[in-house]
Amino acid sequence: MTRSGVLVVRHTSPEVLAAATAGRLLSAVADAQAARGIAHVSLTGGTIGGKTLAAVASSPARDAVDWTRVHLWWSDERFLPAGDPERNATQAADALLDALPLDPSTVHLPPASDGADGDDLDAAAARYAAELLAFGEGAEVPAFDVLLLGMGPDGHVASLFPHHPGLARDDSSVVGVRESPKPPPLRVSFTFGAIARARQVWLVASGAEKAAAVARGVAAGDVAETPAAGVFGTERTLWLVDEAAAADL
Ligand SMILES: O=C(O)[C@H](O)[C@@H](O)[C@H](O)[C@H](O)COP(=O)(O)O
Repeated sequence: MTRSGVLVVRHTSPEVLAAATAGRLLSAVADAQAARGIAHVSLTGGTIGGKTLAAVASSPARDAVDWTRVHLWWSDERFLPAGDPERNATQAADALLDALPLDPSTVHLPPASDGADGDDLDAAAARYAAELLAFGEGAEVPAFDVLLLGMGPDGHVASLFPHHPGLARDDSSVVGVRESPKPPPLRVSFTFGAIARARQVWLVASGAEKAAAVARGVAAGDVAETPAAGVFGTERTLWLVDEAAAADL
């Protein structure tokens, strides 16, 4: 795996981290649109991911972006019925998306457990992989301009958990994950291969309980132990952390 342009940026508090990440995201999307007309952004679930989206919602700079030309994806999703409050997409809608003038055809919601494939997790994962392929311009997935990732205290990113069978899968861009250690147990997740297509990968981590995993991830240690150690963008990889999460660096 190539390590390209890895940088750690520390912020003084979770609030500053969320606000700065929101500002950075708006600039990166505006830059992508200036260069290529459209932007592909992959969102994340989790606490700091949600705070970042809320900070985008309240930023005056949010109008710097043409939201009708932003493709939104999710690197992982909880396999629950559409609209379930535990779904990452539902939380993103509440925090930000409902307030934006989005074109529904560019909001690529991950499959829900009451969708076209019913509760067939593997079919749902394959459906999302097919949608990514359709926008990949010859590759399996789009070259995401920004792919945001929260990280668990165990070092998981998306729904790629330490020592979990989903980690080793490289036969598809999206996998169905069973027996997730973090509830709910069923999820769909990008694989490492899908994440590696992103131009920029941003890992966002807040709080002392993340400090040990941040240190292992930044050191690019054992990926099976710390999945966050194995994600890189083709152009840039940013670790965006608050002081508490940076404590072991
Ligand atoms: O579905 C999920 O649970 C998330 O996608 C997951 O990967 C999350 O981003 C991390 O667990 C960090 O979450 P916190 O910021 O809440 O710790």
